[in-house]
Amino acid sequence: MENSILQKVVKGDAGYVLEDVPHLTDYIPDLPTYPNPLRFNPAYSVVKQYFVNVDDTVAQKIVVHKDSPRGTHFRRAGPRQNVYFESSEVHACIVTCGGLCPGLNTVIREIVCGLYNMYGVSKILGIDGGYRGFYSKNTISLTPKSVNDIHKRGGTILGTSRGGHDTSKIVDSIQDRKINQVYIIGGDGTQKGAAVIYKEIRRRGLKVAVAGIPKTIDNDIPVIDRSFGFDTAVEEAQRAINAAHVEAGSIENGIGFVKLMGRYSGFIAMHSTLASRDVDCCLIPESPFFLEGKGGLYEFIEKRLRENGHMVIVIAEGAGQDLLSESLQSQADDSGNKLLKDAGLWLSQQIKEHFSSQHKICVNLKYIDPTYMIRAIPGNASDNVYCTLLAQSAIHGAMAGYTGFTVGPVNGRHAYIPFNQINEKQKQVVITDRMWARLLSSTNQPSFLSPKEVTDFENQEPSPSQLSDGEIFEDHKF
Ligand SMILES: Nc1ncnc2c1ncn2[C@@H]1O[C@H](COP(=O)(O)OP(=O)(O)O)[C@@H](O)[C@H]1O
Ligand SMILES: O=P(O)(O)OC[C@H]1O[C@](O)(COP(=O)(O)O)[C@@H](O)[C@@H]1O
Ligand SMILES: [Mg+2]
Repeated sequence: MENSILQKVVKGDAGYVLEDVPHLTDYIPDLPTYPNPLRFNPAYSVVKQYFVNVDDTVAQKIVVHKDSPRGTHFRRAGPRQNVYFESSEVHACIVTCGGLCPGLNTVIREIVCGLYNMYGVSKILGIDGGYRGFYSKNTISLTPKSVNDIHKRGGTILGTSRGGHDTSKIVDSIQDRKINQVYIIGGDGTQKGAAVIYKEIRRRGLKVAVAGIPKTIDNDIPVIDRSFGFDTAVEEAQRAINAAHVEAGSIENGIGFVKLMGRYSGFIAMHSTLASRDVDCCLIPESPFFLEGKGGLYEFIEKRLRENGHMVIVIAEGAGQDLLSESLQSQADDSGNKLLKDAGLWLSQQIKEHFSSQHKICVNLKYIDPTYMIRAIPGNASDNVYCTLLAQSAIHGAMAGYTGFTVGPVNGRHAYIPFNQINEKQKQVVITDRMWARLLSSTNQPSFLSPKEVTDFENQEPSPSQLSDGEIFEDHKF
């Protein structure tokens, strides 16, 4: 994909770089502007300096040295003095794609209510069942009344799907229905889809703003501080971990074994473990481990059972994939995501078999898989507030004529981020970082590194990209 269409890089003094987002005027010259209707809104007109200065940008790296270059910045989100749409002209649509995530309904609600209450927009359509709904289903009319209570429900009232992304059919549908603001809520796959939709809209020269709202329970989207639903997931995982702890503690040599979501990133498992303090061992995709021999998982389980008589293990779904038999066929879902083998079920079975064949300790393992129960609940209070901000930032951006952007907090400030920044990488737990060290010291589990790997790590200079990399979650803020 041509990056020049997706991003505008502006350089300034002292190494300042603005990774700007496209604007409708980049390809439609002489678009008229209108005063922002918020000026006349009784709730907002009393707030001084409500509008964001057009030149405000948000720094990606906030830990700097005296001589550091100023680094990458993103355009600050928020309402502008002037907008590029008249309220009566706006015809918006909302679509949700990919896996479920707590808070989806809150984002839908707040886009509808935000458009209506802040900008007086009343023509808002819901697309039924993800991307394919654009061309294969009827739309759903959305009003503040119809979405009033939906934030209390899990899932998405619009439905979702994987696969079915047909760019020209989707843009035909947008054009035929005269939609001019498209709000796309979804994860990494969805945002890739949003980027190609934006590109096709631009190729056709349409006055249509495309705004992405990043969604993933796994928290693996780069640049932004965290994704919505993650906080809720960590909170809800505590119930499963507590149950595992109670079960394990009530029987001799009890092992409570909990599987949590996290395909390639173990953030839910890591944060749930740190929050709980009842977990003895946390296994994530980023940290390889082995079973047999000195320093292996079996040795650690035996030690912990001898010390405490019970233990709790948390595993992220993508952990230990390399240990599973190659003979197990790996397939892909409709979106092309590789379907992982169920490491949780497999490992729990291996542990049982290992200890029963050893005749040393008779373990009593209880396997808990709460993954879909966690994903299907509504957002918690903190995620609900966050979802409101995401929705409002997206609305302000679209009304101001920005397009081809994803919205999200960068170091606590909401920003407009070009799709390419979100789509080119995935955020992962950095196991040489302090957060993972905190986890190891809290569980006292082995690092599962071989002596050679330990030496390599000790000799490793801290990589500048890691020290300054804003994507490494919030570790450096503490
Ligand atoms: N590279 C891509 N280009 C266009 N559409 C994509 C791409 N990757 C995924 N999609 C579409 O995005 C939607 C959601 O993707 P998926 O990977 O299932 O979930 P998520 O967005 O949560 O990662 C699906 O409809 C899928 O077809
Ligand atoms: O069974 P499904 O619907 O494919 O979802 C399972 C996947 O969805 C996730 O929860 C999140 O994935 P996405 O954010 O890409 O939708 C993964 O952790 C998990 O592997
Ligand atoms: Mg995904």
